Order: sequence, then structure tokens, then C-alpha cells
Amino acid sequence: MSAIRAVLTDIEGTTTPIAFVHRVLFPYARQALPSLVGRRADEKPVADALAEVRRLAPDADPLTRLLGWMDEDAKIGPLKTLQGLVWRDGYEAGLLKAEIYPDVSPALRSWTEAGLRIAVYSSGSVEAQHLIFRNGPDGDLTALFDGFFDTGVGAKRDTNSYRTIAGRLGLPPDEILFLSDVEAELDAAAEAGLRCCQLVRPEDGTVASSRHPVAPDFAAVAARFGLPAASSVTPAAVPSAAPTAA
Ligand SMILES: CSCCC(=O)C(=O)COP(=O)(O)O
Ligand SMILES: [Mg+2]
Repeated sequence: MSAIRAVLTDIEGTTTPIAFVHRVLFPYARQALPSLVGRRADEKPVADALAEVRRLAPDADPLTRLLGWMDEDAKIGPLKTLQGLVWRDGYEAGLLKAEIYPDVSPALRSWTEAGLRIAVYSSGSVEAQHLIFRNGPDGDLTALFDGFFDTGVGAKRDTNSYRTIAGRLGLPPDEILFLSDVEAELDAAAEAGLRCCQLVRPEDGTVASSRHPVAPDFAAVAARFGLPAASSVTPAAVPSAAPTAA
């Protein structure tokens, strides 16, 4: 079996609690979207997204349709683009702080130090992905990542999306380990030839798959797939000043 050379990770339910997305990010977007659509409809990214909403739902009021998709947790491109824009304002204003499980950054650091490549594949827009990993409890982690993929490459339950990502990373699919909490996404990735592991985080109430290896956190992923274990001394814990002579 080929060695794993890259880890491709989902966000919600994998690196980040589902509750943070549903109880913090989505409500924030719900209250901020009307103002964004009202005040910034002429800005190109907003105008393009609204045009796409009108194309997808020609008979609906765009804002009403967007709020409806949000209630359904629909993974629709223009909704994800607009959510990313309002979240950026929220992070910049200090109103949002991202949540990332504490086992994630130590594992990512060890893996990149060992030469593994790390990439993200989430239904959240690339902008929203950057924001999460830039504004989490362990500081800016974006430099650890080699690629950020959203549904611009295709839907997460579509096998071709994973073939496209493997091509973009320039790696054979079986050298990429995909991490997600959603069994249907893992099925699609496995069909494309990626190695797969389901994150079954107790806090998220994920139901374990019978078709894929499962792990409760990134340390267990490392143990299960022979990846480097996280160092017990994280950069944040290293003293910044040299000890003074007695
Ligand atoms: C990464 S942005 C916030 C989460 C989000 O909008 C979303 O749709 C999460 O989807 P995922 O594919 O990461 O489960
Ligand atoms: Mg997920």
C-alpha cells in the first residue's frame, strides 16, 4: 500500500464542532445577510452571488430564498459565498472567534513537519475556510495548508470532486487520506481511490460508519494510519525567553 503523502480534511464535524457552525456561524449570517444584501448589492462578489441566486430560483425573492437555504443547511454556492463575506466582517469586528478542536493544530503541525501536505475540502467557501483557520484558539494556522477546496471543484458527495482534488494536488488518490464525519462523503472519496477515516467526535453525536475506519480525534487518526504523533510540546507552550543565569 502506498504511503500517505497528504491529508485532506473536512471542517464541520471534523476539525470544528458542529454546534459552532449551527449555533454561532449560521445565526450570525442570518442576522447579517439582509444588511449585506441591502447595502452592498453593487459590489461584484455580492452582485455575482445574487445573480446566481436569481438564476437558481427565478421566482423567489433572493433574500427570502437565501434564508430558506440557510434553514435547510443547503450547500449552495452563492449562499456559501455570501456567508463567507458576512463572517469576514464578523471576525474583523471581533464579534466572531472560530472554534477548532484542541487535537487538530498539534496534529497538523506534526504532520507538516514530517513533510505531509495538508488541504481542506469543505462546503464552506474558500474565504470561510481561511477565516476559520486564521481566527481559531491556536492562532493563524493557514500557513500549514497547501490547498483549500470548496464546492467549486464539485459536490462533496460526488466521486469526481475527489479525482479533481487529487489532480490539483498532483498526487495519486491512494496517497491522500480524507477525513470527514459524513459517511456519504467518505463513500465518494473511497470510490475515487482516496484512503478514508471518519471522525466520530462524541461532542458532535456522529453515528459511526460500518464501511470506513473511525477515529474520535486527530491523535487517533495518526495512530490508526501510522502518521507522526503530535508533539507534547506545542509552539505556544515553548518558553519564548531563554532562561537567565542564576
Ligand atoms: C467552513 S465554513 C463554515 C461551515 C459551513 O458553512 C459548512 O457548510 C460546513 O460544511 P463542511 O463541508 O465543512 O461540513
Ligand atoms: Mg463535515
